[in-house]
Amino acid sequence: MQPQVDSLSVNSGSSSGEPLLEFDRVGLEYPFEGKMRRIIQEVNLSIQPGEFVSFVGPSGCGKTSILRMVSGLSPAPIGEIRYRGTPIKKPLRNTGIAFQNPVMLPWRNTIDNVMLPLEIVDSYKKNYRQRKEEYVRMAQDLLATVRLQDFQKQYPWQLSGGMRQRASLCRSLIHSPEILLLDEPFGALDAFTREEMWGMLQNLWMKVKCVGILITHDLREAVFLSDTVYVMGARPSSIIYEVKIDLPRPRTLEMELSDEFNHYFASIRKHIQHN
Ligand SMILES: Nc1ncnc2c1ncn2[C@@H]1O[C@H](COP(=O)(O)OP(=O)(O)OP(=O)(O)O)[C@@H](O)[C@H]1O
Repeated sequence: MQPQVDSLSVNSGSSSGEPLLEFDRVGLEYPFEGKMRRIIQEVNLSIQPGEFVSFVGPSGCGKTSILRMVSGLSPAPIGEIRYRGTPIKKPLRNTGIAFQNPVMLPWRNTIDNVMLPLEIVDSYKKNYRQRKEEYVRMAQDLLATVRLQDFQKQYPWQLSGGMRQRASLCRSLIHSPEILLLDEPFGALDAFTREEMWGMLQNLWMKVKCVGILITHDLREAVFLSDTVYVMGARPSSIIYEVKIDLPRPRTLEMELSDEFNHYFASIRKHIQHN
């Protein structure tokens, strides 16, 4: 099935050139009560370098599974997802991941938690000792972007849930990944903190200039952050609606009150189905 595309809008991201990711007839099924059950019927789309996209849709339609397939942790069993033209068959190296409940190492303070990937990712690890001062400055810069510059030495238990999530976003971006995977990262936060986080995530993403792929149930969050929002239908799902969000960046919370923003929200809301 071809998704309905909102043709009134123009993508603010670059839509020409080589895509970073291509979904080519991607399907998914899992065993269920002795038979295979189709979860995703077929998804076809491409994501440009630096684009921020969101997937929304009913519970169980396969949104988190999409992230797992892109990460390479569970490669697409039907069809393929290509990264720079090559099918993803094993875990991609240059990704950053943030989940709803950030896991920080309790024995490390905030800045040491943020710097953790630099001790693990090969290209940073090999120069860790020589370049440590530079790495510290990189971490401090990211922490300042999310207003945690005064909390570098605090331990995770000394931070609020929102602060831990901010630190975790910095950690997922410190190694300059090409792809940032976000699975309901703000799902556990209260509404005000959530909205504050949108702006901070936007600032981080604009700094790192990576592809962002967000899974969310919050349609306003999807509009605020995305260049493109994909709406998945009920199981077995496909993309039933796609909309380019043509709001200028950086976006502000005031924009949420605009007619344009509400038009996007309403057009997406109208297409949400139930499983
Ligand atoms: N490893 C698995 N084995 C069997 N079924 C699975 C497995 N992982 C996911 N599923 C099923 O696949 C479907 C899609 O799961 P997924 O977590 O991707 O959905 P989702 O859209 O992210 O849901 P939600 O919005 O509730 O988080 C669900 O019905 C789930 O039960």
